[in-house]
Amino acid sequence: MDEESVLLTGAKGRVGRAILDGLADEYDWRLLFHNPPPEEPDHPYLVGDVVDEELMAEACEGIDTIIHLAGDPRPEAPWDSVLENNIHGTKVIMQAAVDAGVEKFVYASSNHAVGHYETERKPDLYRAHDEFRLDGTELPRPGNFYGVSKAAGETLGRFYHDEHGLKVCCIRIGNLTKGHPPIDYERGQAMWLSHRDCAHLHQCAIDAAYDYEIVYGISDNDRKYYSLERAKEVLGYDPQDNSAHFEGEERVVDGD
Ligand SMILES: NC(=O)C1=CN([C@@H]2O[C@H](COP(=O)(O)OP(=O)(O)OC[C@H]3O[C@@H](n4cnc5c(N)ncnc54)[C@H](O)[C@@H]3O)[C@@H](O)[C@H]2O)C=CC1
Ligand SMILES: O=C1O[C@H](COP(=O)(O)O)[C@@H](O)[C@H](O)[C@H]1O
Repeated sequence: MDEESVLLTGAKGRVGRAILDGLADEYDWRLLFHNPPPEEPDHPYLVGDVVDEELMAEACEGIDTIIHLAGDPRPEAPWDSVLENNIHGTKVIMQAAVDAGVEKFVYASSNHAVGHYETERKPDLYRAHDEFRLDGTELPRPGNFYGVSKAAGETLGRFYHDEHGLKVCCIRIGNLTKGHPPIDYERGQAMWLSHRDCAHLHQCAIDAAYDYEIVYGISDNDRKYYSLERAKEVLGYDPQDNSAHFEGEERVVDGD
């Protein structure tokens, strides 16, 4: 059987590198970079913007699954930027996916799509004793325009699934850092996603069968306010890391 072909947008970013570090040999990758890469990549690639309809048509040709990471990831990003890069960009690539007959679409959503569930519960919900959990069935409550754009991407996914049959998995990613959870940041520790769990979760989303899903993307942290049940049940996610294992350590976090 042919290897699964996977288009990865935002391939040069933090999440993209975590995925490729873990899964470089697992799939037939095609990468999308916003700007020309400084070194020749190990996989075929295109350069350009996700809002470019012609380029997205070319990028999606012959692809089985798309992991869509490209966008403005800044929680403080202004409306104009998230409208263009995140909302319009996601619409353009989802339409191109449907036109090209792509089967699955894995969408990088965010904790910021549900940020305001924290407002009346913090800081207790960041602590291990607290049993409050979001499970992906709740309505979005974005805490900023960036979160609004991520919720909009989830809704676009719902539309392209219901209207066109695209299989969509939205992963509300927590806080990805390399090697070590954020230090002195309870919220970041509660939603830490290690690099290896990030790669594994995306592998699950490429391989599993589903229709439309919203799951949380964090490691199996003692501190948590996101349920991992849906990711485990539907995708077979089996996280290996836990921010509690680093408590008391004084190691320096890799900025990535
Ligand atoms: N890093 C994290 O902890 C989290 C990330 N996410 C989401 O994951 C995705 C990736 O985030 P990171 O890797 O952290 O960000 P990043 O900024 O490191 O990578 C994003 C990449 O997308 C590219 N890009 C931006 N706009 C583009 C456009 N219009 N067309 C083509 N490429 C474009 C950028 O050049 C960059 O290489 C984003 O959608 C972000 O919202 C969500 C939650 C947490
Ligand atoms: O969606 C995202 O969330 C993470 C974590 O948010 P923060 O407000 O706790 O820093 C953020 O680091 C990342 O840039 C963003 O895309």
